[in-house]
Amino acid sequence: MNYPVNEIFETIQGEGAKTGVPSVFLRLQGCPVGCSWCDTKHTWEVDKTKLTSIENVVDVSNTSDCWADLDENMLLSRLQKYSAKHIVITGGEPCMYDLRPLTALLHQNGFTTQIETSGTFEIYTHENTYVTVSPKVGMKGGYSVLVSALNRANEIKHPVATEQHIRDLQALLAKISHNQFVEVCLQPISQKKRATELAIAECIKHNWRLSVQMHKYLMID
Ligand SMILES: C[S@@+](CC[C@H](N)C(=O)[O-])C[C@H]1O[C@@H](n2cnc3c(N)ncnc32)[C@H](O)[C@@H]1O
Ligand SMILES: Nc1nc2[nH]cc(C(=O)O)c2c(=O)[nH]1
Ligand code: SF4
Ligand SMILES: [Mg+2]
Repeated sequence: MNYPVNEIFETIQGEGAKTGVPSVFLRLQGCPVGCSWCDTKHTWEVDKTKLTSIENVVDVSNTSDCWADLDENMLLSRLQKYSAKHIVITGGEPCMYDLRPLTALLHQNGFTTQIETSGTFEIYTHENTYVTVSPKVGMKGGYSVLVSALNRANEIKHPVATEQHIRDLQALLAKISHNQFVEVCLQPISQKKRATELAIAECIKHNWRLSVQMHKYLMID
């Protein structure tokens, strides 16, 4: 199966409970959700005139909206060139695509996988994929599959800027109270001071984890 690939680069996972894990990021093109504060707006449109070759999407981390059309075998041979054995599939919204052919091949070849998703599409991935759901309450792109995504989640990484975001998260957690192993993280939106202070206080209050987008503080990809 072919995937529209915006970029592939090796770095350290900067978000969530796996912060610090050496990882290769595979960023897919396309997302209809439209978060106003999204830090990857260049991935939203899959514009057919922006189709490019693999060389232009490998080892880059920039704001280009070009993408290469690559199948799982081409991706595997490319990913095998890196040291990191943890592959983070993000976007854009990776769950617009069926991730089973790709993640199955990666697990067969000794990789671990993680996906970063908004929970607005049904999740099709390998059973051992570590699933990070970052809910987008009130955004276009909807809400309908979010509860099933949250039940599949290994980690819920909730973006926060206001008290309303905390109430939204609590309402979601009440719907999945039987998913008792899920890690809950708060991620301050855009490193804002007030958002960060709120997240610290709420993490302490509820025994949640803080996720500060470490890569932005370190100024790495
Ligand atoms: C760019 S998104 C791509 C994956 C998927 N569309 C999603 O939203 O989970 C990756 C992660 O970055 C988070 N994110 C995006 N922009 C952010 C920002 N300005 N501040 C904090 N987190 C942000 C998202 O909530 C998500 O957890
Ligand atoms: N270092 C690093 N960690 C990340 N964790 C999630 C990211 C993403 O954009 O999905 C990301 C990213 O872009 N860079
Ligand atoms: S769902 Fe993810 S990629 Fe899409 S707009 Fe929101 S943060 Fe950006
Ligand atoms: Mg990012």
